[in-house]
Amino acid sequence: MKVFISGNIAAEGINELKANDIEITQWTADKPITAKELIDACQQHDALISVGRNKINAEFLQACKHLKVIALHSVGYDQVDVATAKKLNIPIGNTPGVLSAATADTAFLLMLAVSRKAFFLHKKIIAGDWKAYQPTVELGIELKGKTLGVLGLGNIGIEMAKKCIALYQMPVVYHNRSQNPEAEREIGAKYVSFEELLAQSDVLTVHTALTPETQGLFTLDVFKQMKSNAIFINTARGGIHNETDLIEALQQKLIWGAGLDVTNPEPMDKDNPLLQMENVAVLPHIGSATEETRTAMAKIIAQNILAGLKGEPLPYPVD
Ligand SMILES: NC(=O)c1ccc[n+]([C@@H]2O[C@H](COP(=O)([O-])OP(=O)(O)OC[C@H]3O[C@@H](n4cnc5c(N)ncnc54)[C@H](O)[C@@H]3O)[C@@H](O)[C@H]2O)c1
Ligand SMILES: O=C(O)[C@H](O)CO
Repeated sequence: MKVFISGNIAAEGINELKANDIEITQWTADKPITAKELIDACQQHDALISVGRNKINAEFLQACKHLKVIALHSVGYDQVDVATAKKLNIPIGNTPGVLSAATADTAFLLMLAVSRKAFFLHKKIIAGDWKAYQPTVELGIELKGKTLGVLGLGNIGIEMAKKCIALYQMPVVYHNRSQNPEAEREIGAKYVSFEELLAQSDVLTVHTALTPETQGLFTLDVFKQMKSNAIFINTARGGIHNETDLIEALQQKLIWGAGLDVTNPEPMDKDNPLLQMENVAVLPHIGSATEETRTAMAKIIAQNILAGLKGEPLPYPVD
């Protein structure tokens, strides 16, 4: 059996596949594979490990309907036409759970960095602009006791809420497609409407999937409904906020600051005004990028591939 990997994954996953006599071909160029190159490669293979934002759309799936399994190197699957994959009986696997703690750490890091203007002040030091100590400048805001609003209280949202409760005793409100009574019991989160989430959150952290309902959800009109001291955090997908509107909301001081691990497009242009703003922190989509998490993801991917190649149900299927 032959597996194509459209990037690189942790050695533990590759070793597991090799130990099962799987032949592996990897995309090693330092530019992303094109749609045509991906189809050409997959036509020579039995399975795909999709690294990054390969579009697993109807065109790709029709051209590669012989694939026995596609294993995503992500929990998010907004890049996949799941309905067509189902119709063509191509199982899709993802990596839920194992990346929740690392991604929530990234959301927490961004929240703290924004609240103390850390990235902006770091840049000032590098630029030789460290001014003498002054008690009234470069002031941040404190998080203790502030209200955390979670949009999408799933695996990562719950991890983020737990950290904020443990460190800052933050009361948690959340909005979801449906209520999560178990999480409500576990962390004492209160379910509110989307409008209430906007009105009550001092920190609003986004952890939903990118779907037609969440695409472009955060517009200027939505930012206007948030508190003027609010921090907006997005580690989910850049497509969930409208970047032009976010810039305007920050310029007009409709909200206090923003922390982004995801942007639209990615990579973000180096001249993006967000990168010059003092209450903004941007990271290059490193949510799950720790040694431990990437190893765990690679192991799950190997399990999904091995099951799919045997025609067995995937242990971690996208449903
Ligand atoms: N920055 C990164 O590197 C990184 C890493 C992992 C995941 N992510 C993103 O985070 C997302 C969440 O991951 P997860 O593991 O917590 O997923 P999850 O499925 O456990 O949680 C998602 C939650 O969002 C809710 N939801 C879905 N649509 C909604 C809507 N329209 N309105 C309100 N709530 C809605 C779901 O009910 C669920 O509770 C992923 O889909 C992915 O896009 C990013
Ligand atoms: O969804 C995920 O797991 C991350 O965003 C990596 O793509």
